[in-house]
Amino acid sequence: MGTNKSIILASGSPRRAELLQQIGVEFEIVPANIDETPAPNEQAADYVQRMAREKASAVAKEFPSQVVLAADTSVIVDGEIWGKPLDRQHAKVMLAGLSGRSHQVLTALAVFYDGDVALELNVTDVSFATLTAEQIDSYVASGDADDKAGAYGIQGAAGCFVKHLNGSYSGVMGLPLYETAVLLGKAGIMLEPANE
Ligand SMILES: Cc1cn([C@H]2C[C@H](O)[C@@H](COP(=O)(O)OP(=O)(O)OP(=O)(O)O)O2)c(=O)[nH]c1=O
Repeated sequence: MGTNKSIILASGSPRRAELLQQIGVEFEIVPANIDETPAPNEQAADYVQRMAREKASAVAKEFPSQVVLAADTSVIVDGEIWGKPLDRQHAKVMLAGLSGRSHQVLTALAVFYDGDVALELNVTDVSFATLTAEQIDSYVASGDADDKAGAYGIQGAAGCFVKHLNGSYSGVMGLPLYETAVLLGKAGIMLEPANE
């Protein structure tokens, strides 16, 4: 697949870049730096959409004539918003909290184009196996939990913690590809079959 125009990915996440590349979109990376603190009593879906919109908006201000895409991923447990772990001890607490039960992963997308903004939200239910303390300790020691919402990356060793998923694998990884194509289509970026 290929596109007719290059966009800006307002993200420092290597996973998002990898996923966008997977569907043949041409892009440049300009990470956004925003305050990611949830507002008091902010609902999870509102929070991730606000974050995605603020990331895209911050970069769109610098590049007003470009199409700018941003995303935000949070893990939701009983309505609580879990972002990235603060440290490795926190990562262990998070994984113990996910063990043997299901949670939701919310990824919001925002695209700024022609002075307009469009949003999409992906909600995926993920069911975790019961994890032993040894599994949690060795996974956290590997460093893979450090920079990921909910302290796990489905695309790495934690893939074997996931018993069942209902929704979008790419959404859990940080960039739901179906919704990305829908949004880019709204912004006039059509995904085309590659002619290589
Ligand atoms: C749940 C889960 C999250 N993640 C990652 C995706 C995101 O990079 C990260 C969630 O943090 P985000 O705050 O959404 O994104 P980010 O800070 O990494 O990047 P940016 O704001 O610049 O776009 O967790 C995985 O890679 N795999 C998973 O299974």
